[in-house]
Amino acid sequence: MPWSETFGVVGLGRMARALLLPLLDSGLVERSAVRAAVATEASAQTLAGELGLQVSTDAARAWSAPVVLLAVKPQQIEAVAPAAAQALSAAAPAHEPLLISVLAGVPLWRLQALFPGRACVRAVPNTPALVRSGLTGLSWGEGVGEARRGEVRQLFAQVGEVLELPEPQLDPFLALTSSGPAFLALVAESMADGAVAAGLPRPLASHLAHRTMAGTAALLQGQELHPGELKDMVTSPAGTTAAGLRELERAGLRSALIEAVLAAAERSRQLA
Ligand SMILES: NC(=O)C1=CN([C@@H]2O[C@H](COP(=O)(O)OP(=O)(O)OC[C@H]3O[C@@H](n4cnc5c(N)ncnc54)[C@H](O)[C@@H]3O)[C@@H](O)[C@H]2O)C=CC1
Ligand SMILES: O=C(O)[C@@H]1CCC=N1
Repeated sequence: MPWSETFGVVGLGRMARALLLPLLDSGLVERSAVRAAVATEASAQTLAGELGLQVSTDAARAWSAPVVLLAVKPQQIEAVAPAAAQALSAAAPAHEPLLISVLAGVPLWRLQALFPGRACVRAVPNTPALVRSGLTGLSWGEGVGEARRGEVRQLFAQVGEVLELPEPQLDPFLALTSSGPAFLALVAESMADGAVAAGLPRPLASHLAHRTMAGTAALLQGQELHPGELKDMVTSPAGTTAAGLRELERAGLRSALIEAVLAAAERSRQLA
């Protein structure tokens, strides 16, 4: 059943679009229900044309919706708060107005302080949402009723798996799942570079790198394999994989990835 209320979106950048486009395609959110706000008139016009949505720089219009997805950069949060307050004072508050924030690192206590009068949910999505293979971590703020929780779960379930987590776990969750696609993209790009160096044409190398990643993930998940088991399945005595693994260990790949996830989690905590 489509979303019955207007749906505000404040900040229609890469993450908001990765969430919204599948929701529009699925029919859960109708185009006519969306009230989106962005920073500049030029991007409002471009996005309105591209997506067939009502997009403007008038944030108060977006904030007048009973449910608002907030997807500006964490550093832009202070700038958007006044329009949210104006919208609440201009109209009688809707039944349980709700703010869904996807801002990295910004904790519930800060959302609740900046957006009084709205129940808040902190959501950590990732860009594979665009192809409905996303992961979203959710933590509820004070006063989010069961009916609203059900709607939020349903919304994010359209784009992948939804997990409810204690708020302190959202920073490492974000480091692994939201920053993770960039880390894995670097691995895919580098492996394709290696195949090009070894003589494959670039388009074929890129295609094969992506298929290898997807197939490996499907195998790990489908067979519930420990990654070490999969590695051992592939590695023949005195074979090609052992030769490659030796180079990866020499270069410190494990340590580099551990430190990358730790650094991303720490940065998320700093953005608070
Ligand atoms: N990109 C990703 O993979 C993920 C992003 N996030 C979070 O999502 C949020 C958005 O990130 P991106 O989409 O990557 O950024 P982006 O830069 O692509 O989008 C930001 C959007 O905010 C709008 N904006 C800026 N100031 C505004 C204002 N005063 N009023 C209305 N709109 C305004 C911009 O016009 C733009 O549409 C960030 O807080 C980020 O931490 C969370 C998880 C993953
Ligand atoms: O890099 C960032 O800060 C955002 C949050 C997680 C993914 N992109």
